Amino acid sequence: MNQRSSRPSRPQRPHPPRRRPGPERPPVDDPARLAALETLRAVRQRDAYANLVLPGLLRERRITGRDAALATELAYGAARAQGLLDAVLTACSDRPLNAVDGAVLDALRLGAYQLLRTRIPAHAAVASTVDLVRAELGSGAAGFANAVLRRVTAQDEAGWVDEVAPDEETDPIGHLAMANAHPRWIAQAFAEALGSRGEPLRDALAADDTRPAVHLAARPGECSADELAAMTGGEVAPYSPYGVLLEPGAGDPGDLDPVREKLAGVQDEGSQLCALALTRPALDGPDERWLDLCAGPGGKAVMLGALAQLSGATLAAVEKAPHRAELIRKVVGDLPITVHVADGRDSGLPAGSFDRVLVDAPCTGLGALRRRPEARWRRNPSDIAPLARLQRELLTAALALVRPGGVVAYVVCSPHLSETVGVVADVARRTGAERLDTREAFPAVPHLGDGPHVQLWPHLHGTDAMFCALLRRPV
Ligand SMILES: C[S@@+](CC[C@H](N)C(=O)[O-])C[C@H]1O[C@@H](n2cnc3c(N)ncnc32)[C@H](O)[C@@H]1O
Repeated sequence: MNQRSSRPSRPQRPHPPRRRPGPERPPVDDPARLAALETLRAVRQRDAYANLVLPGLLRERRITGRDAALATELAYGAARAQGLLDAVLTACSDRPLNAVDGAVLDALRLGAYQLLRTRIPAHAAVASTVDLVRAELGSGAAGFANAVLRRVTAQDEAGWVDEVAPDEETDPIGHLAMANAHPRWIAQAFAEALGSRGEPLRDALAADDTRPAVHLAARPGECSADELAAMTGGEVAPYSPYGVLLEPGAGDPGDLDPVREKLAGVQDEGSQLCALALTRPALDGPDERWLDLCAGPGGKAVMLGALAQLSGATLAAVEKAPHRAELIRKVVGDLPITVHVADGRDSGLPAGSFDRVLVDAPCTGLGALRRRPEARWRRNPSDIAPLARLQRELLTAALALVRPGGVVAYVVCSPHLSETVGVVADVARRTGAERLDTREAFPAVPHLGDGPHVQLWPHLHGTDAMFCALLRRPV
């Protein structure tokens, strides 16, 4: 990283402690930025999820319309871009960021995001951020924030990437990771799954660095995708027969009538396709008993339950966490679904008693980083091994629960090879399960590679990076 030649002058004393707003510092009248700032603070202080905190703040404070859109853009954008913003702020600050008061750092991230990734004029981005700092923390902290942010205004995002990112020639993955605000190890995992460090990786990281459309799934038998699109003003999805896409920022989808009336649910199109894939392979013999072994909070279970109802089958839904099992119960309504609170590895359900089994296993979620703004900075490589072990155990259990000739779908929302092909290859070898050509269960979906498994991608399919492998238990 290059060092800049001149920097804000070093303060004479340590950073001032936090102070409450006094009469001389009236609270600022900037509800959007204040809500974004408080969201970033909750993410940093309490490990909160930005996409749970912010909607609550907007509701509570009745922030709507343009202010709500601005708050959302700033909070989610700054949380998503944190690594890039911190690299730039480090280059603009006279002290390491871990020596900066956390509340000031939140504001600096908010300010830097506006400067680098929005069209907000630089003077407005700096002044509004400095006002927030002054109102809460006083003039010493405001002076520091002002000096740092003025340094950030020296160049645009591309200029800063050139300065703070690893060299493109010697470390292309590190460079792309920084340019697209991903930790390097995640960019490396994407590169390995794509078999590329070039354009496909650039496209994948860039697509993963944007806000996704909201995807809805019409409940089979209740409502068609065309009807749902007409009711919501959305667009029929390209691949799922039940999918509808809404513009990013189209408001809280939970408020939509069809969602409230359980005619539809919020579900990524890739997730819909993976649930449907379980139902596609032909079976010899009965096809009446289906199982979802990791079912909470119930997105795929509802889709499978509705399809089971149409075909005269039933669905057992197993979930280990009682509160997540409760979420399934809330959404199943009168569908033929029985919920079991149990560990899928030892569920107590009879061996060989199901015709189709879905294992939508717990995973790192590296395939859904677009939807969870801060998640990429929270995960770390040591998360992988214990999850891969659990995934292997759950898939092995599923292959014991399905009858000979029955089908298992192994699904994770991650492209990490240790969670995807690594798990499937290992379990197939140990159990003798047959790997089916999963691409056949994704009709009309392009760019599915050489198979036999399916890896979806945001840049190729507009979906989360879901992985699906279909296996058949030998007769
Ligand atoms: C990826 S989520 C499933 C998402 C769900 N299929 C849907 O579409 O809404 C994985 C789920 O597995 C549950 N889980 C974790 N360990 C489990 C285990 N040993 N047995 C069963 N469920 C487990 C988690 O609590 C979580 O709800």
